[in-house]
Amino acid sequence: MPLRLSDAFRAHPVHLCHKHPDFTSLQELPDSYTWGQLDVESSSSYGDSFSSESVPVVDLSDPNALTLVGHACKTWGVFQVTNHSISQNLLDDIENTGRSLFSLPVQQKLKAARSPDGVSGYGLARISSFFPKLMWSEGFTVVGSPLEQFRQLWPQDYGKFCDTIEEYETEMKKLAGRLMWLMLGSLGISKEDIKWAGPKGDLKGASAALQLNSYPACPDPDRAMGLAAHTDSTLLTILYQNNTSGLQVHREGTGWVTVPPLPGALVVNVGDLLHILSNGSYPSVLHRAVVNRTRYRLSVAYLYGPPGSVQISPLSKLLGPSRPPLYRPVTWTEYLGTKAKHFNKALSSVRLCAPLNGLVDVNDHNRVQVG
Ligand SMILES: C=C1C[C@]23C[C@@]1(O)CC[C@H]2[C@@]12CCC[C@@](C)(C(=O)O1)[C@H]2[C@@H]3C(=O)O
Ligand SMILES: O=C(O)CCC(=O)C(=O)O
Ligand SMILES: [Fe+2]
Repeated sequence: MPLRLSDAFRAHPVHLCHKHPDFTSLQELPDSYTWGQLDVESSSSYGDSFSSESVPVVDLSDPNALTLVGHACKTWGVFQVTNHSISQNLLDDIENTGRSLFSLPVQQKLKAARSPDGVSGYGLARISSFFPKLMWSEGFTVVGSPLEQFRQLWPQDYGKFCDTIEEYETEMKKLAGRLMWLMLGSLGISKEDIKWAGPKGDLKGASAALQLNSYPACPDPDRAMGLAAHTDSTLLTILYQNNTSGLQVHREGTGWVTVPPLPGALVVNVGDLLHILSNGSYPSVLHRAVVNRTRYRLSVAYLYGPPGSVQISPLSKLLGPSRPPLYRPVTWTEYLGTKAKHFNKALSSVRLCAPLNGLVDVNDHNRVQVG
C-alpha cells in the first residue's frame, strides 16, 4: 500500500507525450488543441455590472472571518483571501521563478520531465489523458525539495530558485493550516478533533504539492482550453494568479463564473478531501482555466492535504442518526491513485450512500460537462 504522496501514481502511471509545440510561434490553433466553443454560460469580473454573482472575498483580519469563511465554503466551495500575511515580495518571487522556468527552451524543460509514475517535474496536466484534445498550458509540479529537477533546468543557477520555492512552501503551509482551522472551526470542529494535527494542532505532518501553471497567449482562445474542469484532490488549495484572468468556477444554477485576479489576493478552493471530512457540507469546487488572446497567464497552486497515509473520513462530530457518513475512509495517496484512474468519478467511487430523498449530490460533477 503506497504511503507517500510521491508513490501515489505507481499503480496508475500516465504516459503523456510531453512534446510541446512552441506556443509562441503558432498563428493558428492546431486541430489537436481545438475543443470547440466553450460554454460560457455566465461570467463576472470584479465590479462587473453584468453579474451579481461573485466569489466571496474574505479579509482574514476581519473579526468575523470564521463565519465568512464558513459561509463561503458552504455556498461556493471557493473564496478569495486578503490580509493573508504572504508578502508581495514572495508572490513576485514565485511569479518570476515560474516565468523563468517556462521561458526555458522546451529541450531544457524536458530534462526535468515528470516520469509516468512520478509526481514531480515538468509536463502536461495529469488529467490530460482523459481528454481527446490537448490543453493550452504547461505545468511543473514540486513535492518537497525542487533540487533534483532544478539542477537539470539551471545547472549553474538553481540555488536562488530553490530558495524561493522552499520559502513559498513554508509560508503556504502556515497559511493553509490557519485556513483549515477556520474552515473546520465554522463547522464546530476544534483542534482536538483531528488526531493527525498533533497535540498543539500545528498540522506538522501535512503534505503538499506545488503546481506551477503556464498559459501562453492563444490565437483562438474561445476554442482552446487552458486547464479542463476538475476538482482538486486536496483538503484545500491556495492559488496565486498573476494579473491576467482565466480561472473560472462552476456554480449550480449560474454556470461558469470568472474569479477576477485582485491585487495581492489569493484564491482558496475546497478540495475533495475536505468535502469528505465535512460529510458533504462543503462542496469541492469544480473549476477550470481559460486562455487569453494577447496576455500570458501564470498561476501557482499550493495543493494541501493530510499526511499521505492517514485515513480521511467524515468527522464523527458531524454525524448523527439522520446524518450517516457519506464516504468511506480513504488516504490521500489512495485517493490520488483513484483520481488518476477514475478522474471525475473518483469522489462517487468512495461514496457510501446514494444522495438522500432524491436530493442532488452537490458534488456530482458527472452532471456537468467537464470538457
Ligand atoms: C497532489 C496532486 C494533486 C494534483 C495531482 C498532484 O499529484 C500534483 C498536481 C495536482 C494537479 C494540478 C492540476 C489539476 C490536477 C487535477 C492535475 O492533473 O494535477 C491536480 C491533481 C489533483 O488535485 O487531483
Ligand atoms: O490556473 C488556474 O487558475 C487553475 C489551476 C488549477 O486549477 C490547479 O493547478 O489545480
Ligand atoms: Fe485545480
